[in-house]
Amino acid sequence: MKQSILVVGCGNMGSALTRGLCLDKWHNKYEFCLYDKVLPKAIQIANELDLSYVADINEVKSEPYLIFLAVKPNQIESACQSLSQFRNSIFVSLAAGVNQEQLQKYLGEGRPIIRMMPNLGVEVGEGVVALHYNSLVNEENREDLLFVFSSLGWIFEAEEKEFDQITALSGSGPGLVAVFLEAMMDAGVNIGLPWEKSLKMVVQTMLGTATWLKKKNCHPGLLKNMVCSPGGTTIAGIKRLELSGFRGIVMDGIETANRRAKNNMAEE
Ligand SMILES: NC(=O)C1=CN([C@@H]2O[C@H](COP(=O)(O)OP(=O)(O)OC[C@H]3O[C@@H](n4cnc5c(N)ncnc54)[C@H](O)[C@@H]3O)[C@@H](O)[C@H]2O)C=CC1
Ligand SMILES: O=C(O)[C@@H]1CCC=N1
Repeated sequence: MKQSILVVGCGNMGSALTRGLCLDKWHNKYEFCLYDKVLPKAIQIANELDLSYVADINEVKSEPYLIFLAVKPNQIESACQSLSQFRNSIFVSLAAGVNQEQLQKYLGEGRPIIRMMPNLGVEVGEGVVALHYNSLVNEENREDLLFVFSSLGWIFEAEEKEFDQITALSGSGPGLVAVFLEAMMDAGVNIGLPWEKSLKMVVQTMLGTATWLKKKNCHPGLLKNMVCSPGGTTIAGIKRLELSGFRGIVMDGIETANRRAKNNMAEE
């Protein structure tokens, strides 16, 4: 019989993660089972990917190999309580700002727990995924899971104390980048381009820039210098951004997200 993977919470991240894993056909090796307390959400993803779902957690008969906890931080305690019957599963929590100690308290002693901080890129195999294992996840399982998780994008182990920073920079990152892209698209419309064409140009520009930087593995300042002709259009545009404090605003945005990650449970 196939081992199973239970996904608890089929919202934005639970569904992105499931789609990302299925893109690499992990549903051929593992039996996926989806659960959301709002049943239509589980049904929708299950139908889309041809997976199973349960309407009630008690319908899960055999102990899952892996349980993803993809619920909001303020929902995680009650979600954990509803899973107390699974004593041998490996739990993977995606919740921002919820640490290993809290997870152990909610799940009970003796559970192998992985804290994961993914981002939306996992849906297309281009995510950033930080992992922290507690001591009960054994070496064999770690090796197996690295193989599975690597389908999601760039995966790396991180210390727990880094998680709030990772949450702010790469976890929230796609949201901030999307705002920048939308502003670029609006800028195109403002100078006379139709939004569809503007958006296509902007997305491809972002993709090309990110791919260039990744491939060359160099500092973005070097790319910027290559695009800026002396006295040309690019440096004129950059000067205007700098006069408005563009870098400071971006840095402030990430710092604020970092602060929020530290108090995520308290303020929800
Ligand atoms: N959205 C994102 O880009 C990222 C989210 N995360 C983390 O992932 C987690 C989920 O976030 P989202 O998917 O954005 O939230 P969401 O609100 O879209 O999804 C949460 C889902 O969990 C369900 N749910 C709540 N309590 C439940 C329970 N006890 N049993 C079963 N289902 C339950 C809700 O009905 C909802 O569908 C959060 O903890 C968040 O911090 C981490 C990185 C990025
Ligand atoms: O906004 C949030 O709280 C979650 C965590 C990182 C991205 N989304």
